[in-house]
This record gives sequence, C-alpha cells and structure tokens, in this order.
Amino acid sequence: MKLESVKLAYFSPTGTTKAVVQGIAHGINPSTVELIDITRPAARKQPLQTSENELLIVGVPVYMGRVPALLNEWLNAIQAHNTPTVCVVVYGNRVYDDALLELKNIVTKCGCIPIACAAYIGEHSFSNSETPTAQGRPDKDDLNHAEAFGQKIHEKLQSISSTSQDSDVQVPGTYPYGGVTELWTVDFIAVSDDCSQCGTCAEVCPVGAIDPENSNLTDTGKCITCCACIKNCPQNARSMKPGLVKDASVRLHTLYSQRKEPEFFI
Ligand SMILES: Cc1cc2nc3c(=O)[nH]c(=O)nc-3n(C[C@H](O)[C@H](O)[C@H](O)COP(=O)(O)O)c2cc1C
Repeated sequence: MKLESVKLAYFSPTGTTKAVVQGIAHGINPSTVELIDITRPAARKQPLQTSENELLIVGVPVYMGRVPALLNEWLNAIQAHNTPTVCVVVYGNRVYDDALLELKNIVTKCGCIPIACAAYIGEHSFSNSETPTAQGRPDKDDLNHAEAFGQKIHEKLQSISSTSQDSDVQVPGTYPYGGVTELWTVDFIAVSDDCSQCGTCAEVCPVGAIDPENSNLTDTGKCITCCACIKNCPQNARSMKPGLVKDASVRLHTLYSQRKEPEFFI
C-alpha cells in the first residue's frame, strides 16, 4: 500500500501524547501530515472523516486504566472506510490496563483497520519537581523508539496491497475492561499571588473548566485533573493543594519509580 497522507489525531493536555505520535509520524515519513488536535473542546465538535487512502494515527493518554471517557463521543463518531489505523496510548509509568484494547475496539467499530498499536510512557500528569514520576518522558530514547516504530509501520504498509490482507493485530487486555471511567471530582488547585490573570490556564484547559475572566475559579464538576493548567502556567502560580491528587502524586512517585519501556504490536 502506498499512502501519501497521514492524519494524526490526538488528545494531549500535557503534551506527552502529542510528542509520541509526532515521533511515530516522523518515522513513517509521509508527504503530508494533517494534525487533528482534539485537546480543546471546540476541536471535538468537528467529526473526523477518513478514507482507505490515508493512514490514521490516534493517540490518547490513559486515564485510570481507560481511554478518557470524555473522548468517547468524538472517537465513536469517526467515519472511516477500511482506513489503516495506528492506535497509541500513553501512560504515566503505572499501568495501561485495557486502554489499548479499548481504543482498538472503538476505532474498529468506526470502520478503521488497526494495523499497528503501541503503548508509550509519558511524564505522569500528577508528576511535579517534588514527587516526579516518569519525569521528562517521552525522552530521547522513547522518541527514537517511536521513530523506529514509524519505520516499521511504513515497511508493513509497503508489504501489503490492501488492509484486507492484514491479520488482526493482537494487543494486551481483556473485555469487560478493568479500570475506572469516572474521574475524581475534586477541588485540588491552589493559585498563588504570582497569578497575573494572563488566561493561559483557561486557554489550555481541555474541558473549559477555568473561568477566562478569573483564573482562581475552577469548575470542579468539569475538571478532569489533567494538570494542563498547572504545567502550562507561565508564572508557576498553580500547584496542588494537599489532598487526594497530591497524595496520589506522592504514591505514584513512591510506587512507580522503576522505568517501564514502550511496547508495540504490529
Ligand atoms: C485523571 C488521570 C488518570 C490517569 N491514570 C493513569 C493510569 O491509570 N495509569 C498511568 O500509568 N498513568 C495515568 N495517568 C497519567 C497519564 O496517562 C500520563 O501522564 C500521560 O502521559 C498524559 O498524557 P498527556 O501529556 O498527553 O496529557 C493519568 C492521568 C490523569 C490526569
């Protein structure tokens, strides 16, 4: 199969998923890459249509061992027609449970043909300088791995004449899925006097939970605890209050300090 164009769809509040899927696309080296960043709410209002003449790469972070539930509507609305597809999950060095299987099953129902799947490690959303977990990942080795995976995808596409020739890619996981789809509803963000009300936090929030006129106001009912607002604050004015999320950050740092490596299935 000769595919000139790649559609790269990703949800990436703190940027690690984006970095991984871009690394994979780099290895595939197509003539054109269309970035479909579904991190912001407005972008998830545009449904994705794709054909068998292009390669689709879908990347999502793992939340509680699952595909983030807020993406279900957009993912399930993908209109594909035998589109060769690469499924990628990025997790914070704890576990990815059944998330890769879940993503693969979702896109298959939409008419995609998964030809390769992978799980990569990204710095944990709850990681910070005091209690780091998978800090700085994906790092150079991870991105080299992603590029090499992209080259393998390129070779696989060259070796088959159509997706119907491909056998089902097997990934770890079981159905019914484990993990949890309901996220914590928790007031965990502290805003210091260094906040200049620049509005960056509201801009980067993937669920519109922060008042653009007043950065001190976060709607805890909407917040998905992704920490994009903390990690993107130019003044470093946002941090975790003591409580559930901060405790989780300490726990992750203690229990998941041993480096895990990326895995791919092709
Ligand atoms: C609500 C929430 C739940 C998470 N659950 C898991 C998990 O079950 N396993 C894991 O290893 N990492 C988990 N993470 C960490 C993210 O999967 C990881 O940091 C990922 O790299 C974030 O992607 P992003 O940089 O594209 O936002 C979770 C993060 C959040 C915010």
